[in-house]
Amino acid sequence: MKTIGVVGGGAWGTALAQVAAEGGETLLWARETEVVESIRNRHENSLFLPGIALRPAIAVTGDLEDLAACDALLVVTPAQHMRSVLAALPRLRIPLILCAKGMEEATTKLMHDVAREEQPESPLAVLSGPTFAHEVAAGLPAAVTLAVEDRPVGEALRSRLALPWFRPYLSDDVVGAEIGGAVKNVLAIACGVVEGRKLGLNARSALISRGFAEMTRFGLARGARADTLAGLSGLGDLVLTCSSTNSRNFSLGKGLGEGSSAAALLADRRTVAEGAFTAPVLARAAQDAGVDMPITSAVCALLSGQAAVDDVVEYLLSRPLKVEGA
Ligand SMILES: NC(=O)C1=CN([C@@H]2O[C@H](COP(=O)(O)OP(=O)(O)OC[C@H]3O[C@@H](n4cnc5c(N)ncnc54)[C@H](O)[C@@H]3O)[C@@H](O)[C@H]2O)C=CC1
Ligand SMILES: O=C(CO)COP(=O)(O)O
Repeated sequence: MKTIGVVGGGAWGTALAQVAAEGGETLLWARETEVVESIRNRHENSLFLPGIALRPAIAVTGDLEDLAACDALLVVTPAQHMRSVLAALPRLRIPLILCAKGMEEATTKLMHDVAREEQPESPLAVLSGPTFAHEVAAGLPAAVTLAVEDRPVGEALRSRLALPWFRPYLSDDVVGAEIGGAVKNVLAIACGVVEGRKLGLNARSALISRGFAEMTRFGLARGARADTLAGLSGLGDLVLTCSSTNSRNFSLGKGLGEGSSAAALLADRRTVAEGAFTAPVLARAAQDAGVDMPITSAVCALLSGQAAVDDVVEYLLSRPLKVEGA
């Protein structure tokens, strides 16, 4: 597997291009002309990942057709744009490694279901885990879940992408890897609210645990495995994203907790806070699956402006007392 293509020149696509470029040829497609020019001329993505010197080996293009010559593609476009970008690519037969964390608004589908519809002849993989883009781009150690149904394809992808400081762990649970990444973004918004409203570290920890229970209930109902949900792409990423304002989702929640409206916080932003899109989709999917997800419902109420922070906190704290694990 010689050349890796990267679809999407946001922060995470650029960081993954850094990883791929250490092991061989890498071609990054960016949608914005200013990103293409910035990487081509200054080896920096000054729009989405400023201040990181990119490897000169990263070639950049603004033309999706150029990716057809690659041996595998990392697809790193935001979840709501995944379908249109995959549809705009030529028909492919190379592995597609899906890296977005979310569910499609119109259909409640996960990314591999979307990809299977748009590129039916390509083997699919999911790469997900606790990875802030700026840390990976700077070469700091990280580990991810690489979920692939076809083991030989998974092994080939792992050996092309693995580095001493970037460790992919193979799995065959594509659904579990995706659900962890999608759900943790919604829970990170809730943890940000706890921070913004100054409810304390005990409350945050309780929310992470009860949020994980919610993720597990939903995941199991959708066919995920419990060990995947407890792994890097589930609990691992939940803990990271719920602990730092480096997370866009946590920061969005913090703003809500401090009293700003979702509309004001989301207006004009160029970077993506996937949880804001996933929350209502997840709530619908949970209802369809008959799964109780009170934290997700609370985040939806806050994002839509239907409830104030104090009402949502009151709602969560006044729920009937339960048996843990039931
Ligand atoms: N930034 C991070 O640390 C990580 C991000 N991810 C995931 O990677 C995915 C991409 O996120 P980032 O690279 O952080 O994005 P970003 O927030 O840095 O950049 C926004 C991206 O959205 C793209 N975009 C905007 N409008 C578009 C359209 N109409 N069609 C296609 N693309 C459009 C832009 O070209 C750009 O690539 C998300 O699902 C995110 O959850 C996963 C792991 C880490
Ligand atoms: O997915 C991430 C870390 O694993 C990035 O989180 P945010 O999208 O909340 O910034």
